[in-house]
Amino acid sequence: MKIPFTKYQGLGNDFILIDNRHSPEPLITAEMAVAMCDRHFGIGADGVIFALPGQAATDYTMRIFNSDGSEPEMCGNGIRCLAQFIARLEANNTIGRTYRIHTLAGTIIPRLEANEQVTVDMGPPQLLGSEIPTTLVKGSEKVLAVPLEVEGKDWLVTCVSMGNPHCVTFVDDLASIPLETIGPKFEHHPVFPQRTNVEFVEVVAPDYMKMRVWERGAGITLACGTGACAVVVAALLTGKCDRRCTVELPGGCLQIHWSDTDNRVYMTGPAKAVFEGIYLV
Ligand SMILES: N[C@@H](CCC[C@H](N)C(=O)O)C(=O)O
Repeated sequence: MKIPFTKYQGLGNDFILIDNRHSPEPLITAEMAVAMCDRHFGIGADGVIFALPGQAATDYTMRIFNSDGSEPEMCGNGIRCLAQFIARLEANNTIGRTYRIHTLAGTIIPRLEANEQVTVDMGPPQLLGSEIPTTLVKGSEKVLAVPLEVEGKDWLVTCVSMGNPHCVTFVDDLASIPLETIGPKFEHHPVFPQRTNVEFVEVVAPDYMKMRVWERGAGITLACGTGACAVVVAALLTGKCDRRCTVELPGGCLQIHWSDTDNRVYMTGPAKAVFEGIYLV
């Protein structure tokens, strides 16, 4: 079996994009996605993304497998890559073009900008315990600076769902966080029944934050778009930042705006094709 693909990256969060427009089912299984994502024995990526036919009055459907084979609801950097991929497949990259994309987190709308930038209407954040989901608080309560014990220490966490779960912790010294060891402890903590993405954040100024991320199903990555959105929501809710904020990740910066007029979060950042190839199964 030969599988044509295009490799994309958004701030170093990298994905294998597959043209799946002919079928509503992904061309490959979760197990094959794990093999393709392997950085030594495969193509190497943080996930595999499929451009499927639209449903429920959308133009396309996005599905994604993390590098461990699990299927998340949404991916912020990935949907910017998908928008560029669709523009390439349709041979139409008109600036200002929007696509309605069906995802497991609802309809998400990316818009092509100049210079390989994409702005995405990421929808409203979800804040209740039952929506994250987490058992840290009652289902009808928000999780704002709630203590969570990990490795013998109480961390004050704020949880936000951008369709997928995020657990955000503000720290004084980002560089000192042992992400590799504590990231998985947060991800698999029993209070998160569907596991969680984990963000550590240092507030530099009300309009500038630095973050590092441990992703559910992928581990340490260079960037996480849904994570950057969740961080701005968490920071605003706890009085730490403005509605418009630059979020600096190891792979570069995202511009995030949580609008007070429509309660939706808007994310702008780059997405770039890197190479094309054929994967041999
Ligand atoms: N890197 C992504 C998020 C991908 C999904 C995540 N690992 C999960 O399981 O929720 C992003 O840019 O948002």
